[in-house]
Amino acid sequence: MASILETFPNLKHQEVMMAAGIVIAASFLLYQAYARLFYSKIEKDKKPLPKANKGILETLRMWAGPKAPFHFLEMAKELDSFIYELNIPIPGHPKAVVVSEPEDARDILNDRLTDKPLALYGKLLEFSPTKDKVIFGMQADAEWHRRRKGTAPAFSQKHVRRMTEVAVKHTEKWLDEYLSPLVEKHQSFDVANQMMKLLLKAFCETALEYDISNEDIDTFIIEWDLITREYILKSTANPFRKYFTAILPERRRAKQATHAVHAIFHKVIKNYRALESPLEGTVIDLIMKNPTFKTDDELASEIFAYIVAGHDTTAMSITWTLLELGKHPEEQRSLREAFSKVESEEWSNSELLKNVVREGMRLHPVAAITVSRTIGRDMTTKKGNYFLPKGTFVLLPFYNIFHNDGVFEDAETFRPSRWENPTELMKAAFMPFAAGKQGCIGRMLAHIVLHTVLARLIQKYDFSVEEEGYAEFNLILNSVGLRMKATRARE
Ligand code: HEM
Repeated sequence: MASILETFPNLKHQEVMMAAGIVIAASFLLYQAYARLFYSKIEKDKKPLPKANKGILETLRMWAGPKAPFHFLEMAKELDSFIYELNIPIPGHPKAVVVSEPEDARDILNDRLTDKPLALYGKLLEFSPTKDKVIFGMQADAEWHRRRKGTAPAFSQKHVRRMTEVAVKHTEKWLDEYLSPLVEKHQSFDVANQMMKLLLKAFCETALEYDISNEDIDTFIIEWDLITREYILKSTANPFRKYFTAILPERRRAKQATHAVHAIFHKVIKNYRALESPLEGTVIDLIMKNPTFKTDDELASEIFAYIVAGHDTTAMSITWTLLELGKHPEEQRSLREAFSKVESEEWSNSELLKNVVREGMRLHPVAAITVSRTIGRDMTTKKGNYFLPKGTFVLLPFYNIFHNDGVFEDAETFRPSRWENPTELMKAAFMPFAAGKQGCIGRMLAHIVLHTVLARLIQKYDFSVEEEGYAEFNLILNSVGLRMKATRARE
């Protein structure tokens, strides 16, 4: 941008912006016209996909908005089909289709030729230290494999047990030092914020052998929010923003935010190097010893992936489940009764607790519309018999899949008992950690931490909702403004 303005000093910023916009938009439209013509021949005899009735701009605005998961669900209900085509051109893909029928979504994720569409995941790379590769923004090539295989041993049973013990230690500390005084003063607390802090502290200690300061925790939470707002929400609505960082103050501020969080990742690296005898096989140990990473920025990018994927997903899942428990005191009582019959080590194995967590994650899946794929071969969906040509961009919105009344009776109701006898379709549908080769590497850890932390909170305290707040989608489904009060549970 700066160099264009230097070469043509008479041009104004807005003129350059407009010209660039026109060139890029024209290329999109040309590609789209070509793809439509090409595929219309192949699809002549196939059953047409239901089409969303929103225009390109309206679709973009909806997708980039904080309420996107709800809109995708509304669309499915309006069309009376959980598979439908979106009216939006995605570079490199003949069409964009929402697939939220459980079996088809699972088939797509499990297909070995399926991969991640960089048109969407590439956004995650933009704010990473290297700006090119981060495990969760990569396609499944040889390098991704080396990264994935390199870190996988950190999630073995032995390490997950160790990490869980630290999460329990921090939870007990939080209950004694933070919650207990609030209970005495009858004060409420911001649940999401507290859970993020708790999980970030525990994750840094166990996975990264790093004692993160409270100041860095606050910086991370504030700056990370700014980053996702600019790079995910706003840049989805307007993909041209990245070309105009110099003249967009919010974009410049978000760029500063990336520097602030990158500085934390570099502290993690420095800290590891200063350790006399680092623990073997932790996430940081395996990343630091992996020869795939050549520079500190590459190391920092991978650390970034694990910090981001590892703490707010788990923290938010706990937050959403606590909200439901706050609204259903009878479920809290049943859990406490179940815990009273077994030793504390057994609490997290309680079937009742597992069903509560499943139901919390079903109603409020954090990866609500996060997962998308490019299909690697022509396929026909089981439900509806729709043809999807190779290369189709598919959005797999878990929010739709988990809120499908055809799969989950009375889907909007929090009812943990539905998991006592789940149907095969319910089991196929429930995949909050995704599935297939690029599914969540940390799912075992997340699963155990979720259960152990929640068990400790509920065993000691009764939680009630003071302010419910609202849901906001921004990379993950966030609970914003939820305030709860706790009272000591009767023994
Ligand atoms: C409740 C907690 C969690 C949920 C719901 C969750 C969900 C997911 C989902 C849906 C994906 C697939 C994303 C996609 O394909 O677009 C994913 C990937 C990933 N998750 Fe998790 N996750 C959780 C916790 C964790 C934890 C604790 C860690 C690590 C410490 C972690 C690390 C990762 C990584 C590195 C990937 C990318 C894997 C790859 O591309 O090979 N996640 N997660």
